[in-house]
Amino acid sequence: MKITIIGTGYVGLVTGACLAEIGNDVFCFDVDERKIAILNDGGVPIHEPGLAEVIARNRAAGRIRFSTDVDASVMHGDVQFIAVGTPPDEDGSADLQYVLAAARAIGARMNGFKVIVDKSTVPVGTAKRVSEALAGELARRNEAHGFSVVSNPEFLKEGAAVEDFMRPDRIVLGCDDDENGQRARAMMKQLYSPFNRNHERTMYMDVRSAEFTKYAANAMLATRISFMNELANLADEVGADIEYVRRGIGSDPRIGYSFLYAGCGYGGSCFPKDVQALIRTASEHGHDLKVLNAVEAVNERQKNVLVDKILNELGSDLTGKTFAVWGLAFKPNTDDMREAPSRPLIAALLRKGASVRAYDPVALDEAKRVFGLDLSGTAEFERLSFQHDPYEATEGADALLIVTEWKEFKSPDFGRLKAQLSAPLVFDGRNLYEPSEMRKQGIKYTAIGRGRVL
Ligand SMILES: NC(=O)c1ccc[n+]([C@@H]2O[C@H](COP(=O)([O-])OP(=O)(O)OC[C@H]3O[C@@H](n4cnc5c(N)ncnc54)[C@H](O)[C@@H]3O)[C@@H](O)[C@H]2O)c1
Ligand SMILES: O=c1ccn([C@@H]2O[C@H](COP(=O)(O)OP(=O)(O)O[C@H]3O[C@H](CO)[C@@H](O)[C@H](O)[C@H]3O)[C@@H](O)[C@H]2O)c(=O)[nH]1
Repeated sequence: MKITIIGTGYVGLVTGACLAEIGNDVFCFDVDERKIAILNDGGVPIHEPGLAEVIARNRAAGRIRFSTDVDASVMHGDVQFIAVGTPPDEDGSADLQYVLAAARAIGARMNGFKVIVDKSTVPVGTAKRVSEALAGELARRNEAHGFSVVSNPEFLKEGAAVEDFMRPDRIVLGCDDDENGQRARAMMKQLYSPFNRNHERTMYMDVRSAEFTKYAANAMLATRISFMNELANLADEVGADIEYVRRGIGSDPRIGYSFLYAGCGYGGSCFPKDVQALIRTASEHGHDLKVLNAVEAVNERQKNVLVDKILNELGSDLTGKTFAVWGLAFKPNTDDMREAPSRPLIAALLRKGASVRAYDPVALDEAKRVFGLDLSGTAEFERLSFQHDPYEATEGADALLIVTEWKEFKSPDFGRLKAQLSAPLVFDGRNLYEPSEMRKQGIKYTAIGRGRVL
């Protein structure tokens, strides 16, 4: 099938590459010339395991191309995926300007029946607005072409995006039930049929329910995390270990083990913005989502928990102290720094007078860029440095902080760490180590919900 992808970011690029992988003819369009230039030079602008290989294979087979040419983009695809960003607006609602611009770009050029697929995460009612934008452009041109807007929210996780896309838990398709909607549904069914060979994964529903399902999923996952973080903080007070508690409750199949890890807060481009957007949608309808307001408040507080623990241990003035930070990306296996808990944490340490030596296996370039945007020109920025080796960061530091659970941090050389740190102090925001093992190593270990400083 001929597919156009509008927006070649984390979702668009993975969607395009994976749809090419199963044999489709894919045209990826983006307004960002830098991104398209990198792709056309054979590179990949983001770090996502396995993605470079899929793109290279399909480029060589002539099944995927990248362009900033909007005319060619709209002409190409019978199915047009909109996968542009929907960042939070000032009031927390989803900013739909990029989605609607993409819709207008399609409407201004379409020359026959098109299926327009909302892949971006968008509030309930957006498909209707996309339809209106398309119809408005057609009317302006005095042209009449059939189209239907389908909601097909994406559930991939960064760091596992290719795997998630190729083996989805479910494919949600919200279609209208008029004639064009049924035609669109049949085309989408055909497009996704290779993913359903083992068992049927597609769930058909109305458009508004599909739009809502995406927010409900992220809100539920964020709720589990904030719930565990709140209990972890209590576990610290009462002297229980949240890791035992996690296993104890996760073994109940009604609860399950996933997304119960306490830590220094959830980040990323999705949970924070989608929780906010759902709260905002509710308030527009006169509803106060009490649970989700608490989920957000707990997460905001959780991003300060490591700093509080450090101040508790070392006193409120950190002038002259140096901290090694392992992990900058919002989660492992990505270079994405959007809403990464490392950002407020490092900013707070710098504000308290400390110096920070930061290390991440893949996010260093992106970290330099975002910390530059956040802090450049300030005295604090002078006290932040980036290291290319984790142990270079710890040499002579007053403590080590773990912020992202990269695999390479799971079994460090504790002897070397202890010898290098000026005091054997580890603050772990991701609960990577066993407190008893750390005690044996002679390292003072503070984690999240594992009891007070040991
Ligand atoms: N990142 C994820 O893990 C993930 C997962 C599921 C859903 N989503 C949702 O998917 C959407 C995209 O997220 P992302 O992380 O891929 O964003 P992103 O910022 O990585 O990519 C968006 C891309 O759209 C491009 N763009 C903006 N306006 C455009 C236009 N008018 N025409 C063409 N291109 C345009 C930008 O240049 C950018 O490259 C969001 O709604 C997000 O909530 C993201
Ligand atoms: O038990 C857990 C699991 C995750 N996290 C944190 O939660 C954040 C988000 O992690 P994750 O969900 O793995 O990454 P995302 O790539 O943001 O994926 C989420 O957001 C995407 C965009 O909407 C959805 O498509 C995915 O299904 C959804 O998992 C990260 O900061 C994690 O450190 C925890 O603190 N504890």
